[in-house]
Amino acid sequence: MEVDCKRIWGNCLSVIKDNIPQISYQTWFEPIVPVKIDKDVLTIQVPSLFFYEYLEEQYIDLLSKTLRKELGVNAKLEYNVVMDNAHMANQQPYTLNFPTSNKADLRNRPVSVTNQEKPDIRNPFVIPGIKRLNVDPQLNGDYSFENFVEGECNRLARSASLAVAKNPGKTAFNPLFLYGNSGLGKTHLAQSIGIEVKRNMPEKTVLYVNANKFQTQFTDSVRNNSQNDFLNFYQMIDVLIIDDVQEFAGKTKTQNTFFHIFNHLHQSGKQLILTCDKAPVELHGMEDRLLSRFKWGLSADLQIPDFETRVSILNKKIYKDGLTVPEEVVYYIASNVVNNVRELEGALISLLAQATLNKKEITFETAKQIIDKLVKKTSKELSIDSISQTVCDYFGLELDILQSKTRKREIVQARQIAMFFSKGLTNSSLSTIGAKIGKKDHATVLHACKAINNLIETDKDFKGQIKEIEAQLKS
Ligand SMILES: Nc1ncnc2c1ncn2[C@@H]1O[C@H](COP(=O)(O)OP(=O)(O)OP(=O)(O)O)[C@@H](O)[C@H]1O
Repeated sequence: MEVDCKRIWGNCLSVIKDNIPQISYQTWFEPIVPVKIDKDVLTIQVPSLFFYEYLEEQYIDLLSKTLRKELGVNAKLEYNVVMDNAHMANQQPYTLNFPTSNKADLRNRPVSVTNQEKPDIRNPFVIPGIKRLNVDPQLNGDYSFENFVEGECNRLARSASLAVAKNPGKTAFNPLFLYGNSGLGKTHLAQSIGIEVKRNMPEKTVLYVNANKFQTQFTDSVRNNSQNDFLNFYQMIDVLIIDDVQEFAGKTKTQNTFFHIFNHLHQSGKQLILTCDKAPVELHGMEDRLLSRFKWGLSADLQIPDFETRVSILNKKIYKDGLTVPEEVVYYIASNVVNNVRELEGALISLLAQATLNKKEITFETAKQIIDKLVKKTSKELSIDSISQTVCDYFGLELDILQSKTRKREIVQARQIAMFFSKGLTNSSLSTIGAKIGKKDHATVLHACKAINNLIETDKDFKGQIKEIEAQLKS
């Protein structure tokens, strides 16, 4: 029987080898072990669930044809998936029912997962010398929930993050997609989840990784022919945090790999947390199947904090660092550095640094000088408000009219133009722009941008007006 299955699989392989590139053959077929043959059913053993998914997606037609040639029209294929012991420590071997692919010729291909000894997986985060895989979660202890100040700007994102941290993989927020402009606390919040999970459930494998690092590891694994290690590693994470997923844009192979990791983790009830500088709907260069998965759970945005929240953030930092800063100085910073929490913290740090260097007390006057210099650099940046004002001035409209519910054509168009320029000339997200211009949602802003682009292409006079407004904005 064993000889039979080896012979039959050997025959299949010789056909497969002639039909695919050598590197694909080595990667995807050489690691397969034929296990048994039972009438029309051939069982093969594959090293991971990803492997199985990949074969199903890429090679099912070829597998189907070759197997039918050997076993006749009723040929069926069964997969045994080998998992490592560390991962399976608390689980029973089980059989999974995967949805069969549309292209499937070989119906009802059961997949069984077998618990077998397997060497430790090589990856950059494993602490060496420990038998059970011990993954360094790459968390920064400062980014805890305790150090994160709650405000109107982050309420939904924070409470969803707390819910996820209490019950990773068990809430509807999977994936949890945190998005917003730079420096508004996405990384901090995502890391808070990891820290909380590790604190309450130390046995869980948590990993924070930046999308760029993921991409580099993936490329390295392709170069070193260790893709399986890479995949096995990521597929055993319980809580996976990927920061800045917009970095995957345009990187098809990385997206493809991440897609399989995502599917595997999601199907296994593991938690995914993604951060991004845009809402899923605004992400370009990303495969639709991945984008649709990003929307499966909850997308929550982080907005610019209001004055009170900015003051609380500064006070928290001052208290944590054991400093004393006069209240009026705190208020001055909070009133002048408004768009970015990182810049807010940066302003405080440079104030303290200058005071220490000059051996001077922090007074309102010294603070004002330093902050004014810092703010000057950014004051020329356009804001949604200044854009709205310029557009209204151009058309001779009152600024308030943009907020009204009127459907008058010229007002609707002025609103759309303000949205169009805000999208192009500021870093604000679509939802922030919508909220500020007429209390609209991100879809309305997206529609506005499309409408204006269409008009620019089709209407010469309109294009001229847009050019004039643009010149005024940039002057
Ligand atoms: N609500 C908050 N409470 C306390 N600190 C905050 C808050 N929001 C942001 N911060 C701090 O601001 C800094 C920038 O935050 P973070 O790095 O999380 O931003 P980000 O949105 O991930 O930015 P980027 O997209 O540029 O990576 C960090 O030091 C973080 O601790």
